[in-house]
Amino acid sequence: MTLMLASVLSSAEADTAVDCGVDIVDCKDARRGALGALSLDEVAKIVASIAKRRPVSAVVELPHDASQARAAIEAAAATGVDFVKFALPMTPDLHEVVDSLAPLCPRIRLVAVLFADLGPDLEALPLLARAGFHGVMLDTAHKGKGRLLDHVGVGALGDFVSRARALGLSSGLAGSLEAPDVPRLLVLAPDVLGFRGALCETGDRQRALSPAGVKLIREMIRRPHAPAPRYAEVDHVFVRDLVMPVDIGAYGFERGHKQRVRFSIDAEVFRDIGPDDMRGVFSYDVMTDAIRIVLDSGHIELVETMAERVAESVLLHERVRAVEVVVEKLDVAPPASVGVRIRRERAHHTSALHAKTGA
Ligand SMILES: O=C[C@H](O)COP(=O)(O)O
Repeated sequence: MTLMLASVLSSAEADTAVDCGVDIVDCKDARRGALGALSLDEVAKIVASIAKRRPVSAVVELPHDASQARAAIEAAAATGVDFVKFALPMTPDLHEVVDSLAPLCPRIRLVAVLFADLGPDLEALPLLARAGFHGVMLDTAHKGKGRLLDHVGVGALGDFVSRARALGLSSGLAGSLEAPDVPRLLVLAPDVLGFRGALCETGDRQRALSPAGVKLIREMIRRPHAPAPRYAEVDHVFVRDLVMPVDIGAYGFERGHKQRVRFSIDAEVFRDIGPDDMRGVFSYDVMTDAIRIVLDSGHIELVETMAERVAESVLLHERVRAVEVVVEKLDVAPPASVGVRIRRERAHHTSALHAKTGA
């Protein structure tokens, strides 16, 4: 299950976040950049006002000196927060920095933040795991210069999440995320999705938290106890004629180079008739992501395998009741295209999902 983290800068905002159902309250001064720390007094006030209703994290601006860094983390933890987050300095002495923080790990849950727009080095993950860190989060340093997905492709984000999971680290994704990013990232099953800008008035992370913005994102990351949505209409959402260079083929001559493959996907999806926003629809980005994720997984021999994997990935979304996938090779028998068309349906689609059927 993916949890929703909201960055707040006061106890009033923290209360709004909790009232709107946020899972983790993150104390951060968004006016001071990507990872600006609030004063310890302010953090303590937030901890008191949340009063254990939700886990709370606090950002620390890590001094480079090892003993000062440990002292800053200890001071933040003493406010009563559940997690302490800080940017991991990607300096040549990264090993030493991580090792010097290891003694804190049995007592304090540390979360290291890597910046997607500053060339994050995923080789840091095993170091963090070995030192006993609780988690690792990928965020962006330069707000206003692109969303997380502008800097790292969906396949690489999936790799980040799986590597963290394999190492026993909790994984988080953030970075000017907007509502349409949510279904695309939920497929990757990170432990946490973090937000500030999307929750604020006019999408400006320096302005006040907007309850409507928080609720929109909250409803897109549904909680397990949230009532099942009652879908009202079936639409076709499609991607047509997307041509990509692909590492595919069963013959020897098809290995070691890419050939052009054309993809078309048509998904039958349930749509809510309700608010005119991303809550009620299925995004075509999810389908182009499904193709990219499959392509990133390496050489595939058969168009059938490729089509199956794309269909499986699209059907992960509960709004999709059936999907047709066409995969055509363009270079093996020109001018003809050759390939496969498959249609797959959701195995168990409960009738509770169909408002129209009255079930
Ligand atoms: O930890 C999460 C961040 O505060 C995300 O902020 P942002 O959505 O404005 O990039």
